[in-house]
Amino acid sequence: MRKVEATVPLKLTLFGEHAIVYGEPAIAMAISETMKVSVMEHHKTIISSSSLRIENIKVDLEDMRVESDQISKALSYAIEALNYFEDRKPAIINIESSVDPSVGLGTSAAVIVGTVAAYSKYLGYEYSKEEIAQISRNIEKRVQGLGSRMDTYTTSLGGILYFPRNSESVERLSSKIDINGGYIRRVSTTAEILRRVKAIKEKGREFDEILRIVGEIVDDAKTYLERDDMESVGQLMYVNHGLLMSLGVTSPPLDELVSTARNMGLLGCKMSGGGGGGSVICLKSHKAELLLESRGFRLVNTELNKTGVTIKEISN
Ligand SMILES: Nc1ncnc2c1ncn2[C@@H]1O[C@H](COP(=O)(O)OP(=O)(O)O)[C@@H](O)[C@H]1O
Ligand SMILES: C[C@@](O)(CCOP(=O)(O)O)CC(=O)O
Ligand SMILES: [Mg+2]
Repeated sequence: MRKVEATVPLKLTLFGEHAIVYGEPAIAMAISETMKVSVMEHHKTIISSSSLRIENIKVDLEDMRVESDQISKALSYAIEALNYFEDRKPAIINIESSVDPSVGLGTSAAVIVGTVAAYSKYLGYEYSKEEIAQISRNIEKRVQGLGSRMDTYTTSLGGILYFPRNSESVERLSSKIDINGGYIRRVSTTAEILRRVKAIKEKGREFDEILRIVGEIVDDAKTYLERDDMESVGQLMYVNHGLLMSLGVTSPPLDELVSTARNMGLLGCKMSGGGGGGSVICLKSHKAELLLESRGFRLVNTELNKTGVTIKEISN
């Protein structure tokens, strides 16, 4: 019985979320919190997922058939990844995630990257990580209608990555940055938040100026990260969070935590990812860890992952 398993790192957005969608630069980091996608030989195609939550369901008790318009939406990233392949073969696709879906950690990208990586190997292809990143980026953009290459490239390639403005290239950074990070659940998905930002941006030019300033912060942060000047990195994290707040993509619990961190003299904290709740990252310290826990944030393993997606064939 052939089985292929892909392990995909999740990600933190150090700087530039949302701005990158409009051509500005960004910096992201793959972490040791991972998602596993396995593909196993079967006579028909079944997708199973450990951490998805579905509301408003209707169950036909005679044959226990579940009906919910949310199921196809929730599985849309995995389904679109399978549909990329024209020569599909039936299989069980199992998705295991150690974190909740939709919390700013790049689970949408990881589902696609993991499914493309494992299913392509199952079909006999040998894709490079760059090819997996490129295929996955196009799939995520197709599912969401909006979005950048940041999450799919970071979860495919691993490391700390700088995404230059108005470009499709990516540059590896070396830095000793150390992070405490955690998340609280949120109600909106990143796709919904992206649509809201786009609608507001189209109403007035103020947002263009804010996004441009975020781009300048990202470039300054790149210099400070490479110099390991964490005091300056931390200051820019607070400024980036303030600009995200002005875009309306943060939430009161995130803003309260970040402002409390600043008042406590922590070096730096900011929202990470799509926002609306979800993840916050702080430069590592015992106080940062205690503050995140005190506010009910679920801590994640933010140790740097340098390898990106890994694939193994398990034939039993
Ligand atoms: N374990 C999972 N199994 C299947 N799909 C998942 C899983 N985790 C996330 N997803 C998909 O990704 C979507 C969340 O994407 P998004 O809002 O961008 O969150 P994130 O910030 O984690 O990337 C979910 O609504 C679901 O469609
Ligand atoms: C808001 C954005 O910059 C990052 C989204 O991160 P996440 O899906 O919430 O983990 C969108 C994008 O870059 O595609
Ligand atoms: Mg996402």
